[in-house]
Amino acid sequence: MAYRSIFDASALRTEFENAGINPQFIPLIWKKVLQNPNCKWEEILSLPAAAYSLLNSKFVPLSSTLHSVAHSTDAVTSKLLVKLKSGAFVEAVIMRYDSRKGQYDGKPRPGGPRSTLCVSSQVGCKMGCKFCATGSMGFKSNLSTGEIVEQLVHASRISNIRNIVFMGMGEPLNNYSALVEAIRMMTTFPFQLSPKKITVSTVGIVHAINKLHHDLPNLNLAVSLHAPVQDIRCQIMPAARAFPLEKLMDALHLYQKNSQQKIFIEYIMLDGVNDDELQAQQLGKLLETLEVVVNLIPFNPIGSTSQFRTSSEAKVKYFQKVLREKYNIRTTVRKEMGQDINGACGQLVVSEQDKLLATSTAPLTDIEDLRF
Ligand SMILES: C[S@@+](CC[C@H](N)C(=O)[O-])C[C@H]1O[C@@H](n2cnc3c(N)ncnc32)[C@H](O)[C@@H]1O
Ligand code: SF4
Repeated sequence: MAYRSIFDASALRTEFENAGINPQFIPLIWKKVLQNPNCKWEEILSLPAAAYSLLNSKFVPLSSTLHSVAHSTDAVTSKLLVKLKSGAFVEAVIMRYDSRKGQYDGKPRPGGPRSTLCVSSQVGCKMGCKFCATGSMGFKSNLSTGEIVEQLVHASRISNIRNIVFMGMGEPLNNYSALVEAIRMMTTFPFQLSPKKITVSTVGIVHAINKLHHDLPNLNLAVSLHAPVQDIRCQIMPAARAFPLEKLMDALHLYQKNSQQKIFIEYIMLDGVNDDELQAQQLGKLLETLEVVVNLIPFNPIGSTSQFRTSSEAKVKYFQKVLREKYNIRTTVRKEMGQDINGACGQLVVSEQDKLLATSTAPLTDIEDLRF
């Protein structure tokens, strides 16, 4: 029989209830696994006897393994290659910051620098955005709740994770129930991350945005808008046909009315596609009545054959100036990290070559060597 991850919370809870075991023991088990993912169930003292036989017959501490880790040359970014029990691989990326200095400078700090973990929600993605490496893989499968949470467990052994962004492989709102359950776990014992430190990024799945605030209050919502008008959006993001801009904007207004939270707007700057003054003006008008922070993202190349190039620095600056000065919209320009290990936004794709390189160059033997 297939063993399940201990972090597949609802399966575990149901099994406990069916066996008449008090579910209050569950967080204790998670805590132990977080401390030692290789633990034997018998090492967790004071569980009822029935719990040990249930755990031994149906659950494993972790269903995935940390296959390899690649570090950027500046030690700021690490890319984790995680092998799922199906044999498929996903990637997660750690980005280190130091709150006193902004970006991490690579020097050791007591307690380690605060880190953000970029997690994957699917193997591949069916939305097919033309600028995204994951989109080029097509959809392979959804991650389970346990497989999402386990990325945090693996990363926590390497770094002090304080923030989570769902900006890895996949469209999180296309895997809604696993996403909701995973975030609920991440925000309770033993992880206890603040929901305000968790950001879900979506291409704009309207029906899911409409229920998100109800299911996960206080979360940060980031929307990959990338164009201020429907026809450009459709050209670069096929999903825009199913979720038209007008309906998306209605959903964002409703979300903001209910949540009273600002929304993060992601906008990749693509040379000659969406980066002219006209589009800056259109974007300013579109967002004028929402409270947003716009994040202009330099396009990360996804191979030599890409049809896109990133906008010039001058164009990005001018775009930012229009949004700031004419429309009074807070606008930042993202500093990309981890490009030398293909760990930047939109660059995650697991190829056969990645798997081979990972096995031959960086086998994971001693986790302590990796801790920052
Ligand atoms: C990979 S997606 C995952 C989350 C979700 N599916 C989404 O589209 O928002 C995370 C972010 O990366 C951006 N992205 C994708 N490909 C990119 C690229 N080549 N360069 C820069 N950003 C990219 C996406 O548009 C999105 O804002
Ligand atoms: S940008 Fe997001 S939605 Fe689009 S293909 Fe990539 S992962 Fe999927």
